Amino acid sequence: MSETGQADDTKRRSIRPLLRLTPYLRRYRSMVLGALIALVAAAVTSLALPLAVRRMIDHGFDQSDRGLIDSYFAAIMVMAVILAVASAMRYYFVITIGERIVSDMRREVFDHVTRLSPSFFDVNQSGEIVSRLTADTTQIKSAVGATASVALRNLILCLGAVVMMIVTSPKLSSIVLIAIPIIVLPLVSFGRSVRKRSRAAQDTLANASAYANETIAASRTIQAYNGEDAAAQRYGAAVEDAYQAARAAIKSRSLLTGFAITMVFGSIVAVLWVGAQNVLAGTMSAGTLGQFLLYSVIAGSSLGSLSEVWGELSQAAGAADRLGELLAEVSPIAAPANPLLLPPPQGRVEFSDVHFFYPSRPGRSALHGLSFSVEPGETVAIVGASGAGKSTIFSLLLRFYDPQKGRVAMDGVDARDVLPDALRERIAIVPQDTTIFAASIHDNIAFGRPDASRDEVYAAAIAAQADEFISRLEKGYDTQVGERGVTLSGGQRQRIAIARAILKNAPILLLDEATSALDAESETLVQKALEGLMETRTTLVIAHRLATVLKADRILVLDQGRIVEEGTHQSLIHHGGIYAKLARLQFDAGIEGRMLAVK
Ligand SMILES: Nc1ncnc2c1ncn2[C@@H]1O[C@H](COP(=O)(O)OP(=O)(O)OP(=O)(O)O)[C@@H](O)[C@H]1O
Repeated sequence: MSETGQADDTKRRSIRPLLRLTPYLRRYRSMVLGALIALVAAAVTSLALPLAVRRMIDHGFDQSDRGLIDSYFAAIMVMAVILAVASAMRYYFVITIGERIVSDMRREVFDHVTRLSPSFFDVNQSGEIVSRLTADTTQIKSAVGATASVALRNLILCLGAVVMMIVTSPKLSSIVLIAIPIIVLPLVSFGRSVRKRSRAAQDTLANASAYANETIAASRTIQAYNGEDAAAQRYGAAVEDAYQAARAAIKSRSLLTGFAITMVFGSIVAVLWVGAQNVLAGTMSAGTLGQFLLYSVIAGSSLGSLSEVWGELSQAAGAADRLGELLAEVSPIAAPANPLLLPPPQGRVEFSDVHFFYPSRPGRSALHGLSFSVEPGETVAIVGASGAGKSTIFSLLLRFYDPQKGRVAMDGVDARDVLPDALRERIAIVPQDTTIFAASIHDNIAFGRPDASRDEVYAAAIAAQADEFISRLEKGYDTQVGERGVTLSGGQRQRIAIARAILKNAPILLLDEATSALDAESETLVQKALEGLMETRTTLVIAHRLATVLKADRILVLDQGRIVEEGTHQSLIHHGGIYAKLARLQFDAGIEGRMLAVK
C-alpha cells in the first residue's frame, strides 16, 4: 500500500476509481441492463407527469368537455403504476448487483491477499487489511447498491427537467441558465474538500481497527501485564481520532447540502416570481407556469440529491481506490513464466553464496554469503544465538523471500525456477510458534492434506503422541479447539503441529525446536516419533537442546548470518570455538552432564 502522498491525494479527489468496478459490472450485464431500463422508465414517467398536470389545469376544468378530466386522471393513474413498477424493479436490480459485486470483490481481495508473500505482511498490519475487506467493501456496496442508482436517476431527471423547462418557457429558462454556473462552481470545490476529509476518516478508522485486532488477539498478554487501561486508552484515542475525522467530513457534507439547496431553491423562487408577473400580464397561461414550476422543482431537487450522493460516491471511490491498491499489490514471490519441473523427490538442499536482507530492513543483512548443502536423508542441526539467522534459512527454503544474491536450490533446481506450490509440497515444517486454527482437531491435523482419510489422521496423531490426549477429549478428533487453539496446552498444540507434519509426509522436514513445549515424558516419545520420521528424510532442525544436536549428522553453527563452524558435536566441542561456548551456556544443566559424558 503506497503512502498517502500529494499525488495520491489528487488522484483520490475524483470518483474515477469507481471505474475499477466496471469489470465486475460487466459480469452481470443483464441485471445492469434491467436496472437501466427501470431507471429510464421511472425517470421518463416522472418527467411526463407535469405535462398531464398542465393540460389538466388549462383544459381539464373546461365545462364544455367534462369527459376530458376523467381521461387526464386515468392517464395520471397509469403513469403512477408505471412509476411504481419501474421503481420496484430498479430497487431489486440495483441492490442485488451491489451485493453480488461486493461478494465477488471480497472473494478476490481475500484470495489475492492470502497469496502475497510474507514481505507484504512485514510492513502491513493484518487489521488494516481486514478493515479494507469489510468496511471498504461495505461502502462500495452501498455506493453501487443505492447511491449510484439515486445518482443516475437524479441525473436523468435533472437533464430531462432542464430540457422540458426550456421547451416550456425559454424565457424563464434563460434566467435559470445564468444561475447554474453560480451554483455549480462552488459545489465542485466544496465536493473536493468533502472527498479529502472522507478519505482521512477512512484511514483513521482503519488504524483503529488494526489496533483493536492486534489487542484482542493478545488479550491474555494484555491482562497478564495489566495493560487493559492503556490499551483501552489507546483504542479510545484512535476511535476518537476516527470520530473527529468523520465529523469533519460530515460537517463539510452538511454545509455542502445546505448550500446546494439554498442556491437551487433560491433561484427557483426568483424565477417563479418573474413567471407570476407574466401570468398576471397575460403573456403566459397558468398551466404553463404550473408545468414550469413542477419541472424546476424536479430539476432543483434532483440537483440537490445529486450533490448529496456525490459525497457518498466519492467516499466509495476512496474505498475502491484502497481495494484497488491492495489488488494491485504484486507479490515478489511470483511463479516463473516457464517453471521447471522438479526431479523426483530426493531431498537435497543447497545454499550457494546466499546474501539476504529482509525487504523491510534493507540496511541490515540477515545472511552473508551462506553456503552449505544437505544430502538426501541427512539430519543437520542449525545452532546459533538468537537472531543469528536460523529461521531466515527456513524462510528462504520455503521461498517466502528470495535472496538478493546467490541461490537456494532443492534437488538441484533453483527455488526461483519452480512453482512455489511444487517447492512447498516437498517440505513439512514444525515452526516454533505453532499455528492452530479455530477448527476441529481433525481438520487441524489434516490441514496440509485435506483429503487424508480418518485412519491416516489417527496414525499421524498416534505417531506424534497426540492420540492419547485427543481421545480423552469429549468429542475426540471433532473437538473444536477455539481461536488459535486457545483450549489446548502449549505441548498439545505442538503435538498437533507435529502430527500435521507427519501426515504431510514430505521428503524435507524443517523443525524449529519442535519439542520445546513438551514435558520430559512426552518429549522422549515425540523425539522417538520424529526420529522415525527423520530417518527417511532430509531434516534441518533449529536446535536449542543437546539431545537434538547429538543425533544430528552434522551441525552448522551460525553467527550473525554466517556459518562460522561446521562438524559433529564432538569435533566442535574439541574445536573449542563458538559452539563449545554456546553449548556451555545454552544447553541446560541437566543435559550438561550428558554432554560431558559424550565428550
Ligand atoms: N520479517 C522480518 N523482517 C525484518 N527483519 C527480520 C524479520 N525476521 C527476522 N528479522 C531479523 O533478521 C535477523 C535474523 O532473524 P532470525 O529470525 O532468522 O533469527 P534466529 O536465529 O532464528 O533467532 P531465534 O533463535 O531468536 O528465533 C534478526 O536480526 C531479526 O531481527
